Amino acid sequence: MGEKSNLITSTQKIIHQALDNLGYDEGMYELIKEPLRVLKVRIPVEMDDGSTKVFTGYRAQHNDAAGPTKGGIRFHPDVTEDEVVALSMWMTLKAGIVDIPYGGGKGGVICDPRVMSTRELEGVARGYVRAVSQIVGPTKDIPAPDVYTNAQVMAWMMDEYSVKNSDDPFQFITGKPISVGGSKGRETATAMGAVICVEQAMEKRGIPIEEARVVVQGFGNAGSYISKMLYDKGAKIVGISRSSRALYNPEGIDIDYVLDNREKVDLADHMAVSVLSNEELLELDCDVLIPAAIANQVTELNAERIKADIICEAANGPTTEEATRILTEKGALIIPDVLASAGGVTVSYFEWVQNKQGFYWEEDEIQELLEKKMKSAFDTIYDLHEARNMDMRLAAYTVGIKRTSEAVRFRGWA
Ligand SMILES: NC(=O)C1=CN([C@@H]2O[C@H](COP(=O)(O)OP(=O)(O)OC[C@H]3O[C@@H](n4cnc5c(N)ncnc54)[C@H](O)[C@@H]3O)[C@@H](O)[C@H]2O)C=CC1
Ligand SMILES: O=C(O)CCC(=O)C(=O)O
Repeated sequence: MGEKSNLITSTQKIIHQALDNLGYDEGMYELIKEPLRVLKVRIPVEMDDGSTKVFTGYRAQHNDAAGPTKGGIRFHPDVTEDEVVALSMWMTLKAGIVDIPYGGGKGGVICDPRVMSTRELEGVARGYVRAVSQIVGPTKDIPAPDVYTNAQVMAWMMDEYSVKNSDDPFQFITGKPISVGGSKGRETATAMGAVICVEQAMEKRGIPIEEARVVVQGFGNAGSYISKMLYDKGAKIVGISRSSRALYNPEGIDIDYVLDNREKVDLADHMAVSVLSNEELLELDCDVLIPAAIANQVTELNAERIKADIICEAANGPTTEEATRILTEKGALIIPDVLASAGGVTVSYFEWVQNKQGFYWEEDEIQELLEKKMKSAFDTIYDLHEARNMDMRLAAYTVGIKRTSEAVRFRGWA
C-alpha cells in the first residue's frame, strides 16, 4: 500500500475513533468511511503542437447528508484517486468544524500546469467541467481552487458550466475573480484562517508574536499570504520555500521584498543566509512551523528533528499519523489541517451565499464573519483536547464529523 493510501487508512482510523467518541455504532462508520461517489474521467485536450493528450481526472463526493458537497480541484502531476478520496473526507470535517451546511467533495487532474501553456490549461479546465458535469452543480457539488488552480481557472470552469446552464452559473463554483461573482476576501481566506489559529495557539503557549520565529513551507496562495500577514504582525519569517528550494535567514526575511520581486528573482536567494532543500527547511530552529504546500511532509523520518513548538497545518495532510504521535509526545501543539485550512471553504461558503442572494458584502464584513467562525472553531477543539486529553487531530475530527453524522442519522441513512 502506497503513502497516499495511508492518507485514507489513517483518516478512517481517526474518523472511527471520533464516531466512537460521539457514541455512534459500526453502521455509521460503515457509511462514512468512504465517499458516496467517486468519478474517474478522461479529458482529451488539443495541445499547442496539434497533438491530442488525454488527461485523467477525479471527483470524489464524500457525503451529502448535510448539504451539497464542496471542495477544491487540484491540478498536479502526483494526483491519485486515493489522495482525492482522502481530501474529500477532510472537506466533510472542515465543513463540520466551521459549521457550514456542506459535505465534503474534492477533485483533481493529473497534469503539470508549470509546463503547460495558458491555452492548454484552459483546455484541461473546460474539459474537466464537461467530464464531471453530470454530478456537479450549485445544489449538488460546488468546486473551488486548490493546488495549482486559481481564480482564472475557476472563471474558465464557471464559463464552461454556463454553456449548458445559463441560469445563475456563478453559484456553480467559488474562488472566482470578483468581476464574475467572486467574494472579497476569498483569495486571502485560507491564510487568514491559519493566521487566526496561529495567534490563538501562540496565546496558549505564551509566545508573543513579535518574538516568534516562523518557517513557512510553500509560497503559493496559502503560504505567501500567511507569510505576509504574520510578517505584518511583527513575526520574524526565518524560512520560506517553493517546490524547488528554500531560503533561511535567522534575522528574518523581508517578505515585502520577496512578494514585490517574486517574478524577477524567484525566491530572492540573495536575501538568505543559506539556500536549503524543502526537507532541511522543516527542521530549522523556529517557534512555529507552517507546512503550506503538499501532503506527507512531516513523517516518522523527520518528526524527531522538528523543533517548532507550534505546527500549523495550512496544507492538507502534511503530517503523517506516526509523526503526529511523535510530535504530540514531544509536547508540540499541532493545529490540524481540517481546522487550520478551513478559512478557504468558509469564505467559499460566503461567496456561494452572496451569489445566491445577489448582494455582496464588504471585505471587513467577510473578515469579521471568518474571524468569528475560526476563533470559535479553535476554542471548541482546543477545549475538547484539554478536557478529554485527546490530541488536537482527534478533537478536530470529533467536532468535524458531528454535523454530517447527525444529518445521516436524521435522514435514516445509518
Ligand atoms: N487555496 C486554498 O484555498 C486552500 C489550499 N489548501 C491547501 O494548502 C496547500 C497549498 O495550496 P495553495 O497555496 O492553494 O497552492 P498553490 O498552488 O498556490 O501553491 C502551492 C505551493 O506549494 C509549493 N510546492 C509544490 N510542490 C511542492 C513540493 N514537492 N515541496 C515543497 N513545496 C511544494 C509550490 O511551489 C507553491 O509554492 C495545499 O495543501 C492545499 O490543499 C487548503 C485549503 C484551501
Ligand atoms: O473553498 C473551498 O470550497 C474548498 C477549499 C479546499 O479545497 C480545501 O479546503 O482543501
